[in-house]
Amino acid sequence: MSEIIEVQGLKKHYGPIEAVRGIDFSVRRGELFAFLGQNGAGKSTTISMLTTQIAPDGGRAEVDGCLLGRENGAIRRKIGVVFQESLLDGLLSVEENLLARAALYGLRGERGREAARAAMAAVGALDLKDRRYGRLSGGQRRRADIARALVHRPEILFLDEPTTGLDPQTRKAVWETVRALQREGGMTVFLTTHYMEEAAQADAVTVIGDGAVLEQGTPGELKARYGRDKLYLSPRDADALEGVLRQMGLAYTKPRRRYHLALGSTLEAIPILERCRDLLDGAELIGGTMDDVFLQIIEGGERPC
Ligand SMILES: Nc1ncnc2c1ncn2[C@@H]1O[C@H](COP(=O)(O)OP(=O)(O)OP(=O)(O)O)[C@@H](O)[C@H]1O
Repeated sequence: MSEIIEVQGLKKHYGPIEAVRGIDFSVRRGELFAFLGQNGAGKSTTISMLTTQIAPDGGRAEVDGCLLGRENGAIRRKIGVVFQESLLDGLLSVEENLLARAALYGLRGERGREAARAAMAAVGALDLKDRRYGRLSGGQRRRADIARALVHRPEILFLDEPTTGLDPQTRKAVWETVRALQREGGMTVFLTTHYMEEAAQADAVTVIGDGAVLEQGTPGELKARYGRDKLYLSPRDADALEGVLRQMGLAYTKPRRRYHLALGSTLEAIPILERCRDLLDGAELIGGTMDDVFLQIIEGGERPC
């Protein structure tokens, strides 16, 4: 896979606030790229720069071979953007909204109708064609928003928190639509999300904090670097168990009845369970999650197990 977005030293400040402090990262063609960070980390500012909404103060970025700042018109034709707030007209039908959008790209008449139809089909929203946008549910609106971004068949789809505010079932449906666009449609998807179970499905993750890149890698690499599996032990003989854990040099916490141990890998549980077998009523092994990984990266340290 070749690189479709390359960012070097990109910067932006708003008065005294350094929103983005010279970040470097790249996105490969066809991948699902998750751009993560706490509120205020600089994600939307970065997206606004890459999508040509605001000009950077420094650095360099190329989007599908086009240089940001010099070839912004070409970049805009290659990208589709779904913002946190919708841009569709609530009084128009979904199709009318998409036709207006298509016309901006010179797609009029039958070509415009075909572009609108293809975009609605791609997000499973053909049944919403004649519905007034302002009367749609949250999940239906999100589909229409994504369809708007797809009308001109972009190479890259930028999604700024596409599933925020949706109920779990609708969130799952919208998420599956995004996955299908990437997997089956071959589209590059650049995504910000606060849902770590979504980030865990990405091909690549970049985490930023306070305008700087904190970590980069695949979800698997980040889990290996930061993830901590957890072993919970329910004691049959608490005193004896504590004695063995101390003998083995294992740190633990005991928030309630169970002993909590942080493990570097799942396999580390085996000798512990073998040694403690007769002292236990039960045990539970929990794999590290992207939530843990994310918290460790942004907190910059160990989390208690
Ligand atoms: N137009 C603006 N004027 C002044 N400050 C701004 C502006 N836009 C963003 N900021 C500030 O820049 C910093 C980065 O904001 P940004 O919106 O890029 O963060 P974010 O990671 O997208 O946050 P969220 O997850 O809440 O959307 C914050 O401190 C924010 O208050």
